[in-house]
Amino acid sequence: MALNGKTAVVTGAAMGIGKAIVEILLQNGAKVAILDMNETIGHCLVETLTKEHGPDRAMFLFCDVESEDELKAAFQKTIETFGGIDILCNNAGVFNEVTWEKTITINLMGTIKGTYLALEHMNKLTGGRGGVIINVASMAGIGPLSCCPVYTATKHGVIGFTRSFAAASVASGYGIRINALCPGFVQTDLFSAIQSKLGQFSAMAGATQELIEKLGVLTIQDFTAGLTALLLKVTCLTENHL
Ligand SMILES: NC(=O)c1ccc[n+]([C@@H]2O[C@H](COP(=O)([O-])OP(=O)(O)OC[C@H]3O[C@@H](n4cnc5c(N)ncnc54)[C@H](O)[C@@H]3O)[C@@H](O)[C@H]2O)c1
Ligand SMILES: CCCCC[C@H](O)/C=C/C=C\C=C\C=C\[C@@H](O)[C@@H](O)CCCC(=O)O
Repeated sequence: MALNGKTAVVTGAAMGIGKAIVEILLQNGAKVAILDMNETIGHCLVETLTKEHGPDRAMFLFCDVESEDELKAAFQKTIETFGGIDILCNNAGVFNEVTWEKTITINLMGTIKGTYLALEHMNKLTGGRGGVIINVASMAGIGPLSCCPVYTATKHGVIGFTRSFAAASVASGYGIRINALCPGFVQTDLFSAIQSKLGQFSAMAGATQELIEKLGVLTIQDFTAGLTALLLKVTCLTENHL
């Protein structure tokens, strides 16, 4: 299979979009480290995935992406267990305009911390073997959402950071390919909870609902089906692409 022999790390992977990405990676032969703060769901997911894909394919590691120490420990454990890291997916994210500072430290700073740790491990200029990084942004990183200025800012930031890092990687020869994924609305726990997370922008709920009705909401199954081909295209690049 296309990802045989590859090791991936996915943050925020116990449920939702991150879990969908894990399933695609496993189905295509990769070994996956599932990083999340939800231990109960995370360990239950690994039990399910192990029954489906066999032993030593999926591992849960507790990790809060706000913590550089926890990210470092999770990366190290992954390398010790699976022998290296070829793919990193910075997926962990929250939607909350009330606790907006955490939205920044998780969505944007967590993505930056993960990317910089991956650079340490993957960089061909410092003995690494290259790799692929996928940063989960959003359509809200392309155009503004009136109900969530800070969430919008974090996703615009993820895209800008990803594009700048990609340019640096090509110019420097890191051997790391990096892309931003920009989904529309997907039926997940994050999406289901937005009405209570708008804070001072709750007056924008109506405009948001109109947008949701205009764009539609993907089921996680449809999202997974649509993502599979794209994820394989991005992660299965031959050496001369990196
Ligand atoms: N659902 C959507 O409509 C949608 C659309 C575009 C982009 N996104 C983005 O996709 C990503 C995943 O969102 P989702 O909809 O699957 O959300 P979700 O809430 O269903 O899942 C998010 C996962 O991340 C974990 N998480 C949260 N904070 C964390 C932290 N500090 N450290 C580690 N793990 C943490 C949660 O425990 C959970 O398992 C987010 O970055 C989100 O912004 C979501
Ligand atoms: C309400 C947000 C919860 C889910 C966030 C997640 O990231 C999904 C985002 C999906 C779509 C975003 C679309 C953004 C569109 C903008 O370009 C702009 O056209 C919207 C203008 C209307 C408005 O209400 O601001």
